[in-house]
Amino acid sequence: MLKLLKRLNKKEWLTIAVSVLFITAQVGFELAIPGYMTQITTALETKGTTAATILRPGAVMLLYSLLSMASSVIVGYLAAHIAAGFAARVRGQVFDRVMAYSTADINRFSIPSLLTRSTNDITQVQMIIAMGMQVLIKAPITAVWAITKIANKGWQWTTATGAAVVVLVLMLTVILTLVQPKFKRVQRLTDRLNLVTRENLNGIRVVHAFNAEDYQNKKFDQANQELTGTNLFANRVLGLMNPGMSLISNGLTLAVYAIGASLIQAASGAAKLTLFSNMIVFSSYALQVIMAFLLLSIIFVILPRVSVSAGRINDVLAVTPSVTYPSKVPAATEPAGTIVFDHVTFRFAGAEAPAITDLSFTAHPGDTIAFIGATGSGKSTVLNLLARRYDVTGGRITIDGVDVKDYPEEALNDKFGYIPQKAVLFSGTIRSNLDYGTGANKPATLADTDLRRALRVAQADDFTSDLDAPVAQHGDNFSGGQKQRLAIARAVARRPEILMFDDSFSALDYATDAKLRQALHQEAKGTTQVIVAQRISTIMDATKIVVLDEGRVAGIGTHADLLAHNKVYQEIAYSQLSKKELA
Ligand SMILES: Nc1ncnc2c1ncn2[C@@H]1O[C@H](COP(=O)(O)OP(=O)(O)OP(=O)(O)O)[C@@H](O)[C@H]1O
Repeated sequence: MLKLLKRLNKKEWLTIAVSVLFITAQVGFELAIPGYMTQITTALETKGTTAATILRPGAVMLLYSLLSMASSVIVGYLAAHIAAGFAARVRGQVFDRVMAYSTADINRFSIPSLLTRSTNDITQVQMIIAMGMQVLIKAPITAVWAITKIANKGWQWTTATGAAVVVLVLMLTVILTLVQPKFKRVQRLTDRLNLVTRENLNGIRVVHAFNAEDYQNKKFDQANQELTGTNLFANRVLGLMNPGMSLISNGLTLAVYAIGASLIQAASGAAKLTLFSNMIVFSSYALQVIMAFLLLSIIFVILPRVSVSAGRINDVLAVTPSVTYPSKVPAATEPAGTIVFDHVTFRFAGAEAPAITDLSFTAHPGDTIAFIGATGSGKSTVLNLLARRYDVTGGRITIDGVDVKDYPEEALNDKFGYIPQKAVLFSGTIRSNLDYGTGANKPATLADTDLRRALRVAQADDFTSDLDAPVAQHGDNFSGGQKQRLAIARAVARRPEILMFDDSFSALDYATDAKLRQALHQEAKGTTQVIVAQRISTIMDATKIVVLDEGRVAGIGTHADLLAHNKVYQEIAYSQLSKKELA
């Protein structure tokens, strides 16, 4: 928690200092009130007292109450201001840091956990700052101040108050010991509930199609029940706190009056009156002490939970992205669009075997280099390595003669037009989806003619007559093939050096697939194309085909070479097309 609070800026520390002044004033006003109560009680017991005598201390009491209330309102306002501002800033920092994460860093936390951390966890911290400022500072000031006020009013009463505090501390210790470990679990279970809910909503169509509602409900129920059970336990135990506190404070009041009664009985004359007013004052201050401990205890109940949250936020902020980028744009030493994989090996963190082993190939500008192989053979991984979503564990990848590790992030991404396996569209319009982001060869705003050209190449012009037609979230108002063609158009519109197709043609019918490749061949002549595909027909015309088998190269060559000499390629080819079609 303290580590996170180091992120408070100077202005916020200054505001906290001002709040401490107001809190001290508030406590001072509150603690001055019982003194005037003594004056009133003494006056009431004194013969000849008029209403005017009582009115003055009464008016001061009222004024102090109002001043105390005003201080409290000001502190509340300042606390809310700091808490909300700080939370917004930390949320921004978490967002920025996560944006800088590599894919491997994101996998370390999981997306649902990152979501909980940047929402729920930050809200917890915000709450404790808002409350803590009012309580954590106020309670010790009140307790110490009130104790000094009652210290010399009678040892019997002081002993009773001390005993009440001991009982209170014991009660709080037991409660906190029981509750603390549960709070850690609550955060983990909230992550889990998030994960199950997200998975369920993302796959809702499959859930319905397979009549799997009961199965999903059970999964959700289990996560929900676990969270509810843990929360219930913690809150039931916490529920003991209020009655416990009432018992202690009422018991103390009773003890103060009982002790007072016996002392007054034993005293004589004017001493009776002094004892009586001391008793009234003492019971007010003693209650203030108990209340201060109560307020502190509330913070101590919340603190463990919030420190878990603060730890989780710190974990996100502490990660140095595993892929870091230099800031200087290097000079190319080869023509734009040249790709070299030089004995590249890559192993996922924690994986037993490498996903890619000793892969070497060269692609020249305008080449089409294709990857084919069984599922899981490492085709998508090659694209991820090229785009530096992961760093190679052996060998080197260069683009235009420069190691991918030597490019600044934007400069590297500007080289690519990437079409993922599953098309990703954003809510907006066709135009906003095509004219997306920046690119080395992309103007800030694409003209309609550029957009139309990209749509024509991507064979998407038949369903996009209106460039400002809406696109729903995830592009859900388009078919799978239409979405894929829009994603291709978006990449083409950037006029990149390198186009990367990650199995992007599989959602298209054979005829559209062929027309699209033909259009690409004509319109993107100088562009290097890297294609991952399942269908032989998609890659037959490639300059070079790399056949992958469990991450290793099983063959490299043209379609004709591989068909003549490569067993793995032959197997794939003959399983898809006839000898006549393949010729
Ligand atoms: N994030 C990851 N963590 C660990 N292993 C992974 C991860 N992603 C992929 N792998 C493993 O790496 C290997 C290669 O995966 P990759 O996605 O590159 O295969 P692919 O050839 O593109 O498969 P497909 O044709 O099914 O898309 C697989 O064995 C897969 O299990």
